[in-house]
Amino acid sequence: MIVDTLAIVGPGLIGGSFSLALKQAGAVREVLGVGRNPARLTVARELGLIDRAVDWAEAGQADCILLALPVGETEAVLKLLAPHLKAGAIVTDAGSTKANVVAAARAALGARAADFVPGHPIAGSEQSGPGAARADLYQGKKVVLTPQADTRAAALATVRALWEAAGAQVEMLEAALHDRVFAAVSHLPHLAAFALVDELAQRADGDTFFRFAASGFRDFTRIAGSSPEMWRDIALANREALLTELDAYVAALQSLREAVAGEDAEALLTLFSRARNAREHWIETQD
Ligand SMILES: NC(=O)c1ccc[n+]([C@@H]2O[C@H](COP(=O)([O-])OP(=O)(O)OC[C@H]3O[C@@H](n4cnc5c(N)ncnc54)[C@H](O)[C@@H]3O)[C@@H](O)[C@H]2O)c1
Ligand SMILES: O=C(O)C(=O)C[C@]1(C(=O)O)C=C[C@@H](O)C=C1
Repeated sequence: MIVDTLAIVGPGLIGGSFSLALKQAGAVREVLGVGRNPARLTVARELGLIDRAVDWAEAGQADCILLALPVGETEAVLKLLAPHLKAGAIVTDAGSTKANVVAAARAALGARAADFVPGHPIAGSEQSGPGAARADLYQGKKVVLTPQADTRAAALATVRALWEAAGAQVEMLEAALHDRVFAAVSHLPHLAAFALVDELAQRADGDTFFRFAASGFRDFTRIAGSSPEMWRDIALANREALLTELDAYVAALQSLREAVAGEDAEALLTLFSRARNAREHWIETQD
């Protein structure tokens, strides 16, 4: 047993999967759930993601509290929790952006921010809600923690142990670097997929195009099935890094456009070959 009681704020895909994995590993005795949607909390209890739905006061008495809700909600939720936090309680999160979450923890928790361990599991899917939770979601996947200079060592060690019990490999990154990296490899691809699907859907004759779209379109746009609320918050929270990546991608598309317009077969072949090699290398080096 790593912690006796764990409270999950927002037991959906990410929080629910954390709970299932820890229960399966025998790492936690009781899981409490807090949320804004009572019907979803009932589903979370029926699916065994949480043992009981509780209020903020009771959640604050848990040994560890995981925030697993859209990143834009972090500060407001921590402010609701702060007056109830018992001595020694550890707070952590699973948000896809880290600098804004660190700032929110400082603003809402004051000195207790030392008990906050910022985290991000690099695992998920386009599905959301309690019904999408799976005990094996984190098996063999990375989790990035972005501890601050004043993060309590014991809190960091406990959160690391919990993720490892859930099957994940823990890595540390500085929060700003985390946000730059994920702007490029996660946030930009989601925006590109949302943009492509929406652009086609807005056409008067869009149905004709969707009717013939096949596996290439399906693979490229799977992530456009993701939670709009979650991605609105990520785009706003990681605005600066995302703007840099959008500019780089637009420039890359622009040079591809020029190669197509100028019938520059050599440039197209060079770029496609380079990209294919890079992707093959990435796939081979995936652990
Ligand atoms: N989906 C992914 O692939 C993925 C991967 C890694 C990290 N994340 C991050 O994990 C977090 C949760 O994502 P998810 O996919 O589990 O979403 P989800 O929609 O499955 O679950 C989020 C839950 O939070 C609840 N919620 C929303 N606002 C709330 C509030 N103010 N108070 C209490 N509960 C509230 C919702 O009712 C919902 O049940 C997000 O920050 C997301 O960026 C997601
Ligand atoms: O597989 C997916 O559907 C995901 O979107 C997972 C994904 C990703 O971009 O890889 C999405 C957001 C997260 O913060 C972490 C993982």
